[in-house]
Amino acid sequence: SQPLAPSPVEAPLRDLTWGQINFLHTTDTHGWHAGHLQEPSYSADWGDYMSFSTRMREKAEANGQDLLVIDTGDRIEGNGLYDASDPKGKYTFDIIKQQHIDLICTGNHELYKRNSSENEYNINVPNFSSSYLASNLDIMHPETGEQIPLAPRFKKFTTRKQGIRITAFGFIYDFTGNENNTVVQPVEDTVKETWFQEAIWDREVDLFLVIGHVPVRSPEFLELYQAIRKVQWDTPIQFFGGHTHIRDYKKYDAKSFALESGRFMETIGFQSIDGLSTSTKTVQTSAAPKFSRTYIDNNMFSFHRHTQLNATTFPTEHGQNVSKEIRAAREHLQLDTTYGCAEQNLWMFRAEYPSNSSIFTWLEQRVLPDVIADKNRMNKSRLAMVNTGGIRFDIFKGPFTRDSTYIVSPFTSGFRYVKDVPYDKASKLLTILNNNGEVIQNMEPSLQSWMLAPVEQRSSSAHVFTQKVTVPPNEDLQRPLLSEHDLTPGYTTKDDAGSDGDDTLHAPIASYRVPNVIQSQIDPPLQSGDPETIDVVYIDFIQPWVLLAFQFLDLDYSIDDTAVYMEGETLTTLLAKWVTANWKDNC
Ligand SMILES: Nc1ccn([C@@H]2O[C@H](COP(=O)(O)O)[C@@H](O)[C@H]2O)c(=O)n1
Repeated sequence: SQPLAPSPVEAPLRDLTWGQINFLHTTDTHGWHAGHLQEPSYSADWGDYMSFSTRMREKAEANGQDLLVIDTGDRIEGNGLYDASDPKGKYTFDIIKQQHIDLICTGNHELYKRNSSENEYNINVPNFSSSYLASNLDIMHPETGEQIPLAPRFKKFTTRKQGIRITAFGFIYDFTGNENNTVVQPVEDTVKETWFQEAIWDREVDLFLVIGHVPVRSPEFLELYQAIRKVQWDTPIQFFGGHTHIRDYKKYDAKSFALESGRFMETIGFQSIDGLSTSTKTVQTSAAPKFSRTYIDNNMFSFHRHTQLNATTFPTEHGQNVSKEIRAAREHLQLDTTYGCAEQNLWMFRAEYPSNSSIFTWLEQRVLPDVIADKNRMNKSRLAMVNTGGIRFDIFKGPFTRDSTYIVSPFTSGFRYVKDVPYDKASKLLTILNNNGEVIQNMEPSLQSWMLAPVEQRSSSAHVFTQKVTVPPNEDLQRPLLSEHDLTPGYTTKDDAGSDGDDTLHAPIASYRVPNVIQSQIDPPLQSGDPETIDVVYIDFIQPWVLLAFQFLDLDYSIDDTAVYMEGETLTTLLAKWVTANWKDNC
């Protein structure tokens, strides 16, 4: 763990169920490879995870079983370790590559920008040359411009210990927000490709593995399940998904399951399968194999317990060296530099919006009114709009560091504006953007307005947010565990296999829905009453939605009517300035 990381709190744990084949799964790590420095439950770093996977493999192999390590993308954007360096990712590629990963694929964040997809092609694909899969993803070759697969489409291999014959694919959901140097082929088209049909018609397969940056309850995974089941009525299929940042497990049928392992290095997904046929042994088709999943909290207490090792016997030299490498990178990037101190926790989902504990209320009422002001438009009223999905994490009471700015707001999006919009129309924009998208998506189906909100509460994963729990937001995450009945707050997952999936028994945490977009109206000092016209200022990610909403209001604005507002500033830079100006004296 990193020197500033809090020690995990002892907690009651559920044991793992091991099988013939076992998997460790990460997804949506978003640069959190140093672990969480303010939350004991998730305080292990990538080096610790390397030791864990090594020890788990040793344990499996000692019993004649196999263990595979999987990562399903979105490794970038969301933490200073990736975002604070110039170029971005200067340190993380080398850190990530030190883990032995058996199967790996791309997420949407690796595709938003040309340079990040080219980094995948030039750095990560060679680093993971025998494990990177890109079943429905092409890239324009950085030098020749030729459209080529980012990595091999699929892979067939036999496991070392059990001799299980596996055919594996690596998908991304039908993402459309990518820069034009990559091409995502919709899954429904990919399943018709000859190479895919030939791969799934192969009878010498004991297990199909579909890894993907794809939610487990998505049309894309359903499509893949149906395509494989159509020709292989009986062969077990295991999916590993991602993207929606939740813990989830879906049962497709008795021989087919899908695991999604959360986000931000909070969760190491564990999956096992027992009772598979192998190259040397055939099992009765009537006997369904046993599938078991556990969501492991990413901390040393869990790691020691599951490996039955201790602080002396657990770490590997390689893992410890990577922890040191992470520490050195954090020091170079000065990620612990404190800009100010928060006097209370500010939550994304754990507090109702609007409320004093909501990070969105804080932004709307405190931050945006202070920071959204272009020197050339100071005397104009403005509506400042930010999508809630652009905010990625809570703020904890205590130091707000350089790292925190990227953790809360990692994106490089700046602000744009349309000037002098009639106020009576501009004041209706927010309702249109927040009305669950009916208006917008009827006008342009690729621009669903829920895309503006955090992925955690997307429709496919909304069941998490219907769990209305009446515990108050926990103000002290680091209190010691007093007894077995005094559980720490954390994940209490319910999925298709029940409510025993989390390795650690936790007290539940409340989750409240948030709007797609928040807004502040900022008037010049001497203005009274509503202005006749107003500048509509918005974070640039939401421009396509704002222009559509204008159309709905019969305002015929196009990109040509928009311009940069506050040249050179992003929400990230503005946040750092606001915290320095307002919270410096709290420390
Ligand atoms: N520049 C950006 C990029 C993304 N977002 C928000 O994040 C969502 C995607 O999140 P995942 O981590 O699950 O891929 C996207 O839909 C936006 O809400 C953003 O605000 N600005």
